[in-house]
Amino acid sequence: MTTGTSPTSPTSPMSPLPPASLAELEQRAASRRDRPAYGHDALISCDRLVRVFTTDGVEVQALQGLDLLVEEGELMALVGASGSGKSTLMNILAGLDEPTAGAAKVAGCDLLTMGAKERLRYRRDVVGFVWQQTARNLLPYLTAAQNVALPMQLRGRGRGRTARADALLTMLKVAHCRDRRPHQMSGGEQQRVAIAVALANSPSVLLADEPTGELDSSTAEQIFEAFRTANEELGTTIVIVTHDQQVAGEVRRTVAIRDGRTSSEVLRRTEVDATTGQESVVAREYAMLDRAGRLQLPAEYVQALGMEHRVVLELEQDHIEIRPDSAPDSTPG
Ligand SMILES: Nc1ncnc2c1ncn2[C@@H]1O[C@H](COP(=O)(O)OP(=O)(O)OP(=O)(O)O)[C@@H](O)[C@H]1O
Repeated sequence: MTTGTSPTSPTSPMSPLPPASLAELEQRAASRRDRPAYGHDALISCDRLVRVFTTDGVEVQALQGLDLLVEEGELMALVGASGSGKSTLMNILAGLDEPTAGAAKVAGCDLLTMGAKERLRYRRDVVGFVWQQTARNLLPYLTAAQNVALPMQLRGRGRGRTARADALLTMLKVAHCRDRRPHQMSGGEQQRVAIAVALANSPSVLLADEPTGELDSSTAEQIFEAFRTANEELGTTIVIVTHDQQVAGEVRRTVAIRDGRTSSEVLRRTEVDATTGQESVVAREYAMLDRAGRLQLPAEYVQALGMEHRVVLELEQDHIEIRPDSAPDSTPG
């Protein structure tokens, strides 16, 4: 990258800094030490997460230094093109896969250093999971109530299992399916029962990978409603991977993943018109600036201006300008 301002300009990011005194350096180091760690107050924190798969000697970098923070109590969506790394991230957060490098913590559990025993406890108590394939979420020979009671049984919970299973099925509006086996329920009912199963042991986080992928849009709406109920009534933090624009449009925060990194984020806020008092939801898209200062420009912006290889950056009073490099020798090599 080049900067458009002169190297000696005081506003240039490339300008040489005056040498710091030893006292200044010590002070800077001390203030860095005292600063809270990245994501210290987040429930989920992924810090420069890397996952490399090697198949037949060929390396695929599914996650390439992904940063993500999710606060306790959030209901958020993850979107991205096929192959962008969403499922890889979800599998790591679910404790089913291990990252190659970086750091990932969920509810205080370090996903890189967990031993086999801790991992088992993590999967049973800390996270709940809902898969896309309705058949993968439930045991076919158990009724809905038995499916929901099973995780509690495996955890050793004695009394109160049936009452909790009934309460969850009622909350998610599938109490009528209590004594039915999965093949006696619709796809939407199966997914709502699957959410009850995932919530059985009161997990801190509920992860769902394309939970509405096999359903029509009105059924998908009911499933989303069930997630919202779980989030509002139980306070469970929920992360949903989805292709469904309808689902993505209903959460406060949608994070997009591109090429194994978080690239942009849409935040929706309710705003009240000062004159009419009318409420409306305003959505705004932000690009993500990672901890190393890297920014992914939207592909359509880059293509529209024919940007390639390098761009000109200029630091202005309150913004940074990015322009195509128009110098004649701009193409390397
Ligand atoms: N077990 C694996 N072995 C080798 N490569 C893998 C493996 N799992 C994922 N990948 C590769 O990692 C990249 C990210 O895959 P991932 O499944 O995470 O993407 P995704 O965003 O979930 O895609 P989709 O929406 O199609 O499910 C892809 O290039 C994929 O081929």
